Amino acid sequence: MFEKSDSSTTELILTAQNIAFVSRLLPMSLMLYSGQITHVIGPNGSGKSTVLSILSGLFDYEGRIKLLSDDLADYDLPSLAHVRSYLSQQDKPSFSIPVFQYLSLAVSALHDVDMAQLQLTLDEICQRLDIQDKLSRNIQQLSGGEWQRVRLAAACLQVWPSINPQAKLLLLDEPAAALDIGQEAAMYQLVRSIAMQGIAVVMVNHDLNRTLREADNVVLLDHGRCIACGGVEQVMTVDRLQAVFKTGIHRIDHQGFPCLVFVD
Ligand SMILES: Nc1ncnc2c1ncn2[C@@H]1O[C@H](COP(=O)(O)OP(=O)(O)OP(=O)(O)O)[C@@H](O)[C@H]1O
Repeated sequence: MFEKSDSSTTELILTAQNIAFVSRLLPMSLMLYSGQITHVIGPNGSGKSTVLSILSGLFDYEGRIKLLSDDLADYDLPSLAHVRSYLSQQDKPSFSIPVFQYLSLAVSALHDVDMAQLQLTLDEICQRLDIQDKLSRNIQQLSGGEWQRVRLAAACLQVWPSINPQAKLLLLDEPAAALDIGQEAAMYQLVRSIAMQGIAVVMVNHDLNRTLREADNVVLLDHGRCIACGGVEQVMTVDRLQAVFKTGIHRIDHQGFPCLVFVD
């Protein structure tokens, strides 16, 4: 379980108790608070995407999840779309539409959207992710990294508080996949910015150095089992990471920041 932060405005968003999925995830529990960024880390096949898909409310699971004051299983799809957005790991869809139309789908379930505010938010997100010049391009004509940024823009738009005041939770499965290092940095800044507006963020991540720097809380999985969860320093000890990832790791300080060096 995670510790609540000191902020008096921190709100409990989600409580998961003994969530599990047959042969993929053993029972584990976690709590998510507004404004906090939780990274889910672990080797390939350890259950990271399974956790995110369970939290999305789109898949069956064992255990109990309370989202705000209601059971996650009691939400219908339109209500879920107001409260959380979910960037899954996926390839391009088979349909063919321009980027601006794809982005408009992200807010299609929202009611009474202020169009002027929507335009401002769209401009800001597109500028941050450098996709302003892609809006009229067909989604089938984007590179892998461009498509990932468009999908990320859609996920953030759906839960951007100024256009969706009910938004609480952003779930991102490997948002850095296919991004170059500059775009990756922009993605982390965007994620921090949305968290600072009160959204609880959960993201699957493979870059342990980014997790060390960017996460407030960490869930470490191995073979479907939650090995540890809590604050970054508490979870990401060198001994534990070496045992789970089965590779040599040194921790050094670089200009005052901790840094993991992989030595095998
Ligand atoms: N659709 C599926 N049907 C059956 N087993 C699955 C399915 N999807 C994943 N699994 C299995 O469930 C386990 C957890 O998979 P999951 O995708 O959650 O892992 P992950 O940690 O996200 O992996 P990666 O880092 O490779 O993306 C793995 O053993 C995987 O083989």
